[in-house]
Amino acid sequence: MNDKELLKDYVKKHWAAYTIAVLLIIASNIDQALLPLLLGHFTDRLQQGLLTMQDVIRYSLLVLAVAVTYNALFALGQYTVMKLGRRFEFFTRDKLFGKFSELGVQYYAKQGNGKLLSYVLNDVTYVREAISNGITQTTNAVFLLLSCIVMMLISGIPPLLICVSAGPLLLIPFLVVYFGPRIRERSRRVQESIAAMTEAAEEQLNGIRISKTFAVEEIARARYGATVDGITEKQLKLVRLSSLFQSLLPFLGSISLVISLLSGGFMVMNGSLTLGSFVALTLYLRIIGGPLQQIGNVINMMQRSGASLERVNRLMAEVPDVRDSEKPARLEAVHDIMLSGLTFTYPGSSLPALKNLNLSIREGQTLGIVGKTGSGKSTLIHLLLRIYDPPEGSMCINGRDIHTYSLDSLRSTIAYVPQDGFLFSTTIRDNIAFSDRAAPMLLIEDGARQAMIYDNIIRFPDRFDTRLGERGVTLSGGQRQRTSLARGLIKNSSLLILDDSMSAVDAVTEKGILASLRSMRKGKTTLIVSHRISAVMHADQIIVLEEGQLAESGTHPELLARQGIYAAMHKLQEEGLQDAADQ
Ligand SMILES: Nc1ncnc2c1ncn2[C@@H]1O[C@H](COP(=O)(O)OP(=O)(O)OP(=O)(O)O)[C@@H](O)[C@H]1O
Repeated sequence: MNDKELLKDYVKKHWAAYTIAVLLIIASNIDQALLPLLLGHFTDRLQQGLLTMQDVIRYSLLVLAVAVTYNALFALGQYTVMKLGRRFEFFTRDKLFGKFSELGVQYYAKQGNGKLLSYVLNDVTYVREAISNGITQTTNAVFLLLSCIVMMLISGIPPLLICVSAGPLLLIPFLVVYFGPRIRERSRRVQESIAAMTEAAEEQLNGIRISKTFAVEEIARARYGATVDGITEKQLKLVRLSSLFQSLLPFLGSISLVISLLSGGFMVMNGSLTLGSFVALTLYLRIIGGPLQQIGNVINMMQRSGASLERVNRLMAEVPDVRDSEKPARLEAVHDIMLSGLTFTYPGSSLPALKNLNLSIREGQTLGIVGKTGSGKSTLIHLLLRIYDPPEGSMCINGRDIHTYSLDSLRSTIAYVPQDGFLFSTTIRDNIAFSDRAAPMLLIEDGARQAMIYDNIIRFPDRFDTRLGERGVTLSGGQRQRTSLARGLIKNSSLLILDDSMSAVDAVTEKGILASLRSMRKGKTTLIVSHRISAVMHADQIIVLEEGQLAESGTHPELLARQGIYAAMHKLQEEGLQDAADQ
């Protein structure tokens, strides 16, 4: 998508409504420009002593009618444009949110949440303002100016007098060329510092517990304060420049009024201009002051929204790192998984996280994956979910390259329970039924029982309808993990992946969960990543990763007999348990 396409698409789709709105505003401008003409006529007839009482009433009613129609037409035009603007805002935010879900983790790692939020909040608002107020004010300004010039000519004001009076207006384009890019640059800096502040605020709020426990609130406050100071300074710079620019425009209007007074007044005195035409001229020049001011506003607005539109369009044009192939197949169930010479290096990293991994996982098997921290366990899982893309041909599901399946079907078929399963600020029920909001209550309760969180939940006052998060209850680390585990279990998927998902659960509860997993997962494939031998010892096959390589594989007894890394890990953990029991 190239620059400005987002807006172009929208305007193209709603061109009829926009045309009607612009026509309404043009009609209101022509209507408004009739006022000085009427008053000019009135003055001339008054001066000539031709006015009767009835004429005065007729003129008053005419002025009233012009004012009422002007207001009605303008209000209708403005309402239509504003409504379209609000719809644009909704449409764009919706598109942006769609884009956010499409983009990969790599993009988020680079961008930061504050920046992305500022796209949705500030940038979209600036563009909306430009297309709503921009269209109303530009149409208003241009057509009011044109109508006034035409009416001035109709009123019998000599063209030379109009040219002389309107002369100072010719300076406007020069002012715009000078101020425009400068305002745009300063506005960009303000936008960037607002994004930095949002990011800092978000980080401080997310890390508030840590700040408190380390008693470093002052440091946190100072760090946030520094980002706010930056904004004020940059905003003031922007305000100074745009105020100077906006004040110069009406100043030029005033100069043109002075010129018209000098030359027009002289012409009335020597009889070459009627008093009515002179009155009309001064009134027209007063009216013109408004559109001039609007031109200033529109330019400022366009500068601001131009930068915003550029940013939004750039984001919309981002191509996700991981995406579907041309004609992706639907993955219905995972039968077997095959890794052949899988080597993977994270983008920007020099060392591979996985090296020449060969592995076959049969349907119904439980595979335990252990290894020291940083050995590549989570990387392997991320590749299976295509959070990062594995090299072509290195990873097959049901005999087909993983890239041939649609991302949606791959991720919805696999049940994945990460270590830090995020819980949303909604009810426990909605959190568990995350992948299927219509899941029956019995299934949700069953999942909670298997994850051994059921007893905790029913002790909450609203049981499964208890709200979590900011306005609800706070779960302990272990309760959070088990709720997230229940979310994975109710999918009853052909492939369940537990990525260190019981690390915060005590040993007794873990044992219970594993026992229920063994009975409910019969015939289905389960991958258990863990630091604890106790979590994988019953697996059909266990692999040990060491610096991204497959160091050992076998069953628990086989690996113990090998006296290798696994056996050493087992010994260490047994000793740890023994020490804990002795204390
Ligand atoms: N997004 C990333 N970008 C670059 N390198 C990464 C990224 N994620 C992980 N790594 C690196 O890849 C290697 C393997 O990491 P991985 O998270 O797979 O290890 P792990 O075995 O799951 O560790 P842990 O048990 O601590 O979760 C590590 O050296 C890590 O620093």
